[in-house]
Amino acid sequence: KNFPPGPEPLPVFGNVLHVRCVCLQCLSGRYGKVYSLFLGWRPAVVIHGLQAVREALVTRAVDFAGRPQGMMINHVTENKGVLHFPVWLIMGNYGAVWREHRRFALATMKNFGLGKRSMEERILEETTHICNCLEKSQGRPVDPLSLIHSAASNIICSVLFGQRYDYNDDVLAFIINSFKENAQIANGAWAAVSSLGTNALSGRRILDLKMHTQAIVDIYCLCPLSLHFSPLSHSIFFLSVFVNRSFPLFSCLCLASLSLTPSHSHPASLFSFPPAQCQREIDRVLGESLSVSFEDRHRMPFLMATIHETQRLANIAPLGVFHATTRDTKLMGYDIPEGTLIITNLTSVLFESTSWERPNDFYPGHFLDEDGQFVKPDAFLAFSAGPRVCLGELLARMELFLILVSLLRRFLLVWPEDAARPDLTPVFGGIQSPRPYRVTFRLRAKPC
Ligand code: HEM
Repeated sequence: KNFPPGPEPLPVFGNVLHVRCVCLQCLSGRYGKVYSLFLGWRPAVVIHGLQAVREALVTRAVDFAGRPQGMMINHVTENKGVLHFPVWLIMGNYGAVWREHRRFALATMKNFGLGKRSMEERILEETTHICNCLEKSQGRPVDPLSLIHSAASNIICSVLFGQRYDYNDDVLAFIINSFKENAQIANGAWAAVSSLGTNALSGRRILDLKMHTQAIVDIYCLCPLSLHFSPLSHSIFFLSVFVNRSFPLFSCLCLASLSLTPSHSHPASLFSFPPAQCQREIDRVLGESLSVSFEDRHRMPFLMATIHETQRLANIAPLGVFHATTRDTKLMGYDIPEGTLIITNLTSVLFESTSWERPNDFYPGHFLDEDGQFVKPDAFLAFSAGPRVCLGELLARMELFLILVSLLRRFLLVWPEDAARPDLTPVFGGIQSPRPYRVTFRLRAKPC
């Protein structure tokens, strides 16, 4: 009674074919800002636009802070085993156990140096390796995706194990490939169908997933450095969560380098933004100083605006992570029972025409006030909001800033003449990433 309206579901599959941003957008046009879908047998409510999403995540925060149970991830881990801790953190239902895990995770991240100079130093050290590697490319076009992915994973390895790996090292390649495969499984058809509750389909891939994770943990149990961390579960947690979560981060960095590469074949919206403006700001603020610090962001409003605009357009977590209601509640006048699966359509907020002057353009001005100072509009929900807001936000923001400043300070990014026109259509998935591309990193005339 008084449940949000929605399209007619198909038998067994429900409305699962509608779960694509474009379809969700159309359905919102027909049914409004809050409507219902059936994912198989499971009723779900989709929330569109800033007003409705904020009412759910911020005003009625606790009511909407649950996670749906019985999804693929619960099946993979059977709520035990090595993934128990990270799974509890991300997929655990709202309550005392989740709160305890989240507190522990935040405290551990602090102990590992997050928010302190030591974390900055690790990020900057890795950035030196990225720059050296790009210098060796000597102006030949390179695929930045794998490089950035290795670097983001390496930062976590250096936190966990006190050592980084060469970009050609088999261990690093193994970690990255395993998590890439895991992400593919999690984003793939099996996960969608499994989430419907029809767990009968191939258990084989899931077994692979478990074995991969176990193998990674085994490798690190053998690594004497990992013994420095007690209990070992800290390392396992951070390996599983951080490396997995570096996917969105690396997607964003790749898209940033793509957006910052001028080319005569770029679409007009990108071309209208001069990347040289970022470089002028960086040069002015840093001058002759040897390195950059996260504090410098306060003096680089244009670069900060550029990073945020990249994140907005990159829209790497288009539907966030699914939530669930923790008790019977209301939203925009509708009644929503306890345990209902909630899909927060973050795309609809990041591209809403009432919140953004030029929603479909790359326009850093969205994050600048009349005096050119950096401002963050309420509609910037790339990390979501409320009690389940992204736990890695600070780390992600530090990495984005420090790596981008270091790259732009040293290199001009040039779109290869023989390359096709940039394709900004993302590869759709739970986490969206840019299509593979190549860029030439040319040393600037006067590198600092
Ligand atoms: C640009 C990079 C990133 C973006 C855009 C991003 C975005 C998000 C989003 C949208 C959510 C869902 C929040 C919700 O349920 O409402 C989330 C959750 C989460 N993120 Fe991130 N994330 C990023 C990087 C990271 C990194 C580097 C970490 C590593 C620590 C991380 C750890 C987590 C965790 C643990 C959660 C679950 C929090 C909970 O359920 O309590 N994220 N993230």
